[in-house]
Amino acid sequence: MENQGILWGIAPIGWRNDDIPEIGAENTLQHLLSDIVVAGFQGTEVGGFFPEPKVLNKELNLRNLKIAGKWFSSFIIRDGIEEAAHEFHKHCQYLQDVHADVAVVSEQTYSVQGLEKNVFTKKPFFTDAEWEKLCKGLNELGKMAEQFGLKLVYHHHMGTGVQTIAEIDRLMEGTDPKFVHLLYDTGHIYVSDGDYMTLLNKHIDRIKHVHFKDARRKVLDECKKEGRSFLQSFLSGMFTVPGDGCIDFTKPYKVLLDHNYTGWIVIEAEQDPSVAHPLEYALMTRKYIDEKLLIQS
Ligand SMILES: O=C1C[C@@H](O)[C@H](O)[C@@H](O)C1=O
Ligand SMILES: [Co+2]
Repeated sequence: MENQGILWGIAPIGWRNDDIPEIGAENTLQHLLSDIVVAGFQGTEVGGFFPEPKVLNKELNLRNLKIAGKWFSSFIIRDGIEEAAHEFHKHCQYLQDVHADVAVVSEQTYSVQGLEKNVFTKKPFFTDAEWEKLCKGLNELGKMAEQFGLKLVYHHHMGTGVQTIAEIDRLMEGTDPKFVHLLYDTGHIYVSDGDYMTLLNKHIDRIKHVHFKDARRKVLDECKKEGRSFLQSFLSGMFTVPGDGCIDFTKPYKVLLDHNYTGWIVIEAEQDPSVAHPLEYALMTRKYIDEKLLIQS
């Protein structure tokens, strides 16, 4: 039985990927949205190739789909708070126009996410002064998001300065809980720290958005051994949809239910769409959700 407070979405990243725009370029917006309906999800996040709000809203309304949010790469440390706020204002306006709930923010200063560098050993680390600037800036952006009726949810991410549990702890301690919330991404924390429950249990009260991403242990070990970049790693199949990898989603889902989590759980699994058929994987994970998770609700 579906839990009424939880909305289930699936991200466009299985069809097209903003980090490598060439892959899946044949998948149009209409194709993606119709696949999402076929697979039984209620919405999605905005991909880089999505059109202006008026065009997008029409396609969404035709299919009774909603937008959860959209990724924002912040450069608070590199460019300063004022410049970041200027960019974020435009982002919030777009999100308000498409009736979204959250603004997904990830600080990309010094990030190796899109570079050809070993993502397992070459992540950046911020200095004390940089942490201070980042936290102050996020509080400002979070206040702005509130004014647009949105929640700023911070996305911890492989290859960035906010990747490990210790770094997420520091970010949570340094920011105002009224304005800065947390996005819990199972795949990123598992690949980073080898564990996905500690983060959830520790910061459940700050978590306002969830990405359910699975990982293939064997491929992950191989990527680490080979020293692959983030992009090479996901192209080799490090990530997959829930039900197909090594994460047991019944555990985080139970914690979310026990804490009366309300909001989105977005399935998100970047893979090469020419290898992993996006609709096939969306249907596979839908079956897993129905048979292993919703049974708990
Ligand atoms: O939420 C996400 C958005 C993507 O752009 C990112 O690279 C991916 O790994 C992710 O988790
Ligand atoms: Co994510």
